[in-house]
Amino acid sequence: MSPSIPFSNSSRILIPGTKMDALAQMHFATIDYVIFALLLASSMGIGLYYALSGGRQRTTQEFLLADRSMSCLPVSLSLIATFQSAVAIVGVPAEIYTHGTQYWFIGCAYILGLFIPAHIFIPVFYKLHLTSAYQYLELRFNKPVRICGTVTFIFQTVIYMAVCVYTPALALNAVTGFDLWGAVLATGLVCTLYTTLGGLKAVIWTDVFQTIVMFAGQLAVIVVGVQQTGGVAEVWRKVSEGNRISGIECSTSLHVSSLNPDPTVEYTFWTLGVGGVFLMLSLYGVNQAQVQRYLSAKTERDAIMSCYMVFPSLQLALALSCVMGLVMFARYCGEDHFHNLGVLSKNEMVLYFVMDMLQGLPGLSGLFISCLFSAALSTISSAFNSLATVTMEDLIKPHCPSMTEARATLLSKGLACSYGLLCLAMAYLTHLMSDSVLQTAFKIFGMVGGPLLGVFSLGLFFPWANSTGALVGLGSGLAMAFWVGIGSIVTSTSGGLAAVSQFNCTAVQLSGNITTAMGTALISTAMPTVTHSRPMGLQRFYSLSFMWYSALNSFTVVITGLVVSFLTGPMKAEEVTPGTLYPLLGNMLFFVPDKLKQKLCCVTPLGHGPTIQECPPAQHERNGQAIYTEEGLLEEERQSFLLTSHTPVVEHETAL
Ligand SMILES: O=C(O)CCCC[C@@H]1SC[C@@H]2NC(=O)N[C@@H]21
Ligand code: NA
Repeated sequence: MSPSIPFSNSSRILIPGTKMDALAQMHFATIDYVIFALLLASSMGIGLYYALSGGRQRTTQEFLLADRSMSCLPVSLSLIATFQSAVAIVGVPAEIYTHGTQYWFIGCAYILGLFIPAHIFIPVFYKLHLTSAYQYLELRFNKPVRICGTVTFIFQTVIYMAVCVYTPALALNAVTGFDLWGAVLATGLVCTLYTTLGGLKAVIWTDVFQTIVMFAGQLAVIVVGVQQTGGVAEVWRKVSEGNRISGIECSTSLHVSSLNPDPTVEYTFWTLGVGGVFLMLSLYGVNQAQVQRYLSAKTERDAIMSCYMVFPSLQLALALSCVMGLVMFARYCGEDHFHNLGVLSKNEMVLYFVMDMLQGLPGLSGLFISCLFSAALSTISSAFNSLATVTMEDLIKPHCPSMTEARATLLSKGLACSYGLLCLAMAYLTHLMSDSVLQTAFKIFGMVGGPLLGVFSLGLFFPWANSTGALVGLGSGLAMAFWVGIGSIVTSTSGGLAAVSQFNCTAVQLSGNITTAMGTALISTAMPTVTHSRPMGLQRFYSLSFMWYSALNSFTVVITGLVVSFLTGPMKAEEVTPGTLYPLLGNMLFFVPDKLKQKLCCVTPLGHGPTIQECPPAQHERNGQAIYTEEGLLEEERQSFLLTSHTPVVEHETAL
């Protein structure tokens, strides 16, 4: 079997006269550039529209929270767009191509991954009338916990943003010679502009537009791909023969059974269906970008509905990416279309497939490129806006309470702009990354999003947790995350590029050196099949699937946080700010009579600021108890409660 010729992202090794070489010479038709330019122009147009209409972005309420006036449909599409970036568009089909449809099991995680945010996180955050999710941490614990949460979020988002900017540009450059830094600059500048000009309203409405372009682009590729591969039946025959359809039990040479309980196997029903729930909670439950969208809804009901409406759209997005991977497999296997392609990194394979298929159809290539950049733009714009929000709300406003609204808004715009430029700089660094971008994104979410999920869960579900416990817990969660994350990179046990041979199209173990026309190229070996020599001890810990990082790190925070809280004097229920607890035990023991429940101290006695679920929204009592209206905790009641309970007062952008 003649070995295939690898080419890496930076130095492409093309064999003259081969398919790849021909493709790299292929340029876009004018219509393709026009469609791509239209995408950028319409995004800019939406940004300008919201800069010049409504309140003209003159207050932070409007710039950061869209005046809390959004309805559930745009919020829901914006929620999808925020965490459906080019990483998913490029990474998921490559995943399906090399491993089969295991990854599709992540769809099972969407059920609890959206139900819990809709019934636990949103009601608490919405009633507290927050602007930044990290205000919750100060209300529940203290200012240092809030600052640590904010800084952790900023760190996570800046890195994730860089991956999202670089992915489409890198893939495009590798396959079509499209100018890499031209694409990064175009994306980054357009995005920075419309986010800085139009605020959250512009970000949400461009997300709506870009989500539609995203779905259209993927659908077009699937339709053309199926048609060019000989129809649905033909595609199905090829993918079944190539055993890319992973059922529950099948275990082949290509992949292990989906029910394999081994936590070191990257994708199984357990790592995706269960580990994926924690990943979803860290994104759709406590991530500022999503929480800000819930808070921008005009009523709590709209916020909850928007979360529910994410479910079908997310399943559609997942299905489109997975089907695209299957069509890609059917297109290239058995028909030896793949000869001379060489070993593509996972990040470039999809672009090669799309450009190869669409090259005869001008306009569709432009549509797919627009789909790719829509995915990137909608994620990056959400990141800029949420970074500006938390920096303003958590790091600046508390130190300049007398800042005027105009200055605060101007500063927020300046922050959005500077985060945009920072992200371009960061994008340059990400070209060093070797993993598949999908794995990189999951590792970022697991290593940083997991501990944040842990500290919020510690606050919401455990009344005894105190600030020291929260701080030490967050620190231990991050330490655990970096220990296992760095360990896995150093021992390079988990993940890694899958080498795809061009003959029998099954991902195989390729290793050793080969000599190409330009010297010796080392083929990166490959896919993490079931390792026969099972790693032991620390090696086994480092080879934990990154899909478990969110669960591992959030549990580390909760357990450490509780131990430290009990050691340093647990909080009493009456000391906790009303509205910051979710009576998890109380609601799970719904069948236990109230008297007994209060003895179990799993719900705070009504005498001390009822927790969120016991208090009907319209209750109005002024006997010093917290008072809830439709909007949530009344400002003066909350301030007076905080003052009497010696909890620092949380700045609030406007009195209710
Ligand atoms: O697409 C990205 O930018 C990151 C990879 C996907 C992130 C998670 S996975 C579960 C959920 N489904 C999505 O489409 N995005 C999020
Ligand atoms: Na996106």
